[in-house]
Amino acid sequence: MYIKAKKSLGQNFLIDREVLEKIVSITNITGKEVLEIGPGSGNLTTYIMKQKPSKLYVVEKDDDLAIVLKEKFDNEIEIINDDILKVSEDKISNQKLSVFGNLPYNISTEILSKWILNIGSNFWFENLILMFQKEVADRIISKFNSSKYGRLSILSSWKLNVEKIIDIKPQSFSPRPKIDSSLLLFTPKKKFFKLKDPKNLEKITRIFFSQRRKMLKKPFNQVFANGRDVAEKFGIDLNLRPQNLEPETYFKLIKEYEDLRG
Ligand SMILES: C[S@@+](CC[C@H](N)C(=O)[O-])C[C@H]1O[C@@H](n2cnc3c(N)ncnc32)[C@H](O)[C@@H]1O
Repeated sequence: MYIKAKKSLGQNFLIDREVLEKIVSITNITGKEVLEIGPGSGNLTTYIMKQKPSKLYVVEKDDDLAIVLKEKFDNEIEIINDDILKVSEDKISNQKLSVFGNLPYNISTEILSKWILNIGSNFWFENLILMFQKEVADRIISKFNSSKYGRLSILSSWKLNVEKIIDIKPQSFSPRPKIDSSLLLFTPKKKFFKLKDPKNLEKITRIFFSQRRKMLKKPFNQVFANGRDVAEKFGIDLNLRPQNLEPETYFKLIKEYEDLRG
């Protein structure tokens, strides 16, 4: 069946066999429950099935592709024809899932942020293998003191270990996207900083990084009534810039913000 890719849904289908094989060999999924997001016409789905997972759930928003998948895989997989942003990820299964996602670039960071902010102390997944625009992946994995370091790196490193697996060229897809992609592997951290409300992490990092070239003095005074005292307590030089503080320091500052607000 001929499938016309819909630009609005970011449909670039992976056609590179080597890359498809690589993706399913990153973790052992044999006998495990797997979730694939944005399966499209089922290219990666076929490779996942070859590994014999105990169950495969797929979430595909496109009604036409959901029909294609039903014809191709019938009852071998469970098709959830919905928008992943509307699905309660932790209700899909009561087992921990291995997740694969090759989502449109414009929603991949939104979904990652949503998942991290929603995780309580119980992770609903064993690992996430997600594709991003290379430039976004580089921001996620960047370390402090680098120009790419920012909110996404801090948020991801709060609860997850992140590792780049491969960069993928446009010619591995059909139709070809204009940009390079990267595949990242995320695994849950056993220990992470406890915060009262994850929204404060979003709020504080937004304040700091919306003025990333400014010295820390400015955001400190915006966040704290006594910015200078807080900086002194944590031994922070207010002449530094937001990119010079490591994630752990941000978590401590957010906790201080929460404690001061009671
Ligand atoms: C980049 S394509 C990847 C397709 C397939 N995984 C492959 O590699 O050949 C993105 C897929 O995500 C689907 N999609 C787009 N937005 C979605 C959403 N909000 N929820 C679920 N699926 C979505 C698209 O219809 C498309 O099938």
